[in-house]
Amino acid sequence: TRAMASPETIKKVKALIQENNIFIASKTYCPYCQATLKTIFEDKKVPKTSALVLQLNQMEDGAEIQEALTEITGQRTVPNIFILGEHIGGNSDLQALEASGKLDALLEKALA
Ligand SMILES: N[C@@H](CCC(=O)N[C@@H](CS)C(=O)NCC(=O)O)C(=O)O
Repeated sequence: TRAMASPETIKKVKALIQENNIFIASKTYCPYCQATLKTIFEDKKVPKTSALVLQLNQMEDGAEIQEALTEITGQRTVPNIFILGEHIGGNSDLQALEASGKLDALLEKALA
């Protein structure tokens, strides 16, 4: 069973989302995460320094951060993506944004 995230962790995660125009919670072995990171950093050429990527499976408090993200967004899976503090969703949501032609403008705004 998963423990609830502590109020401190929820506060910390919300701050990270607000402080980073692009925030991605990821796991190194997750193919959907790899697709998202390829889109953002290779296809869209977002500078690595312009985004915060948390590899939850390599962090001591990764499971608790994932639980906090679930409580904040209702989404349990990774990648869990935010742009300009707005919850985008997972990789399929990111790719849908790209397919609809709306991702470029959003990223431009996030990098401005
Ligand atoms: N439709 C989702 C699929 C994401 C997904 O299934 N991620 C898996 C890892 S590859 C996951 O988060 N599983 C639960 C977990 O790792 O806790 C997306 O496009 O992002």
